[in-house]
Amino acid sequence: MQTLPGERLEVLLSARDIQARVEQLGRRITLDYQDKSLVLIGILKGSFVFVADLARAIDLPLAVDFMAVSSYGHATKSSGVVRILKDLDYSLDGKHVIVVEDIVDTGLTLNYIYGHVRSRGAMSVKICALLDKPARRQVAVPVHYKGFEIPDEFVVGYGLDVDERYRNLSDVCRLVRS
Ligand SMILES: O=P(O)(O)OC[C@H]1O[C@H](OP(=O)(O)OP(=O)(O)O)[C@H](O)[C@@H]1O
Ligand code: HPA
Ligand SMILES: [Mg+2]
Repeated sequence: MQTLPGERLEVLLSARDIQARVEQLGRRITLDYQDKSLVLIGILKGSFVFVADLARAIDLPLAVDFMAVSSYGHATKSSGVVRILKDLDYSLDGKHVIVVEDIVDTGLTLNYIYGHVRSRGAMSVKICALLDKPARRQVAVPVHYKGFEIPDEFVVGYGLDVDERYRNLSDVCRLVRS
């Protein structure tokens, strides 16, 4: 993909590896949520690609909802302040919820969302994250379904952005700045 001057992309996880892992996660979740009323809650914007693929890898009559939050804004560092830009559309009473994230980095975003969703009356709340960057964790959050652990590098693609760019890459790439 074309980049801005001074930016380079190096593939960290190929589209093929990602698809294979998403299929595995989908099969696991299908087995774990038999006979349960499942709602996937995608955290916008970064999770939009992952939710689309994961939802289709789960063979259950699930519902999908979204929350929009932002903590990174234009930066490559979390501001530490999580703002809700869009809340849930539906009640979670009697539902089993999986919060779907593209990445857990400091953990600040998911820590906030996990508390928020758990206060909304769901029967259970689990977390599914495609990427986990444990080296940068500031608060502990449980990741019940995990795609890949990645090193401490800023990544883009498969929904992840820098300053809104590169979400449409099929691979997950390191962003290298010169
Ligand atoms: O673990 P953390 O350090 O909190 O980082 C993870 C969060 O940061 C990114 O969101 P961002 O704020 O960039 O919003 P976006 O999804 O709209 O890009 C990402 O999508 C996660 O939601
Ligand atoms: O590595 C990252 N890339 C894009 N967005 C992010 N938000 C937290 N970590 C990252
Ligand atoms: Mg972002």
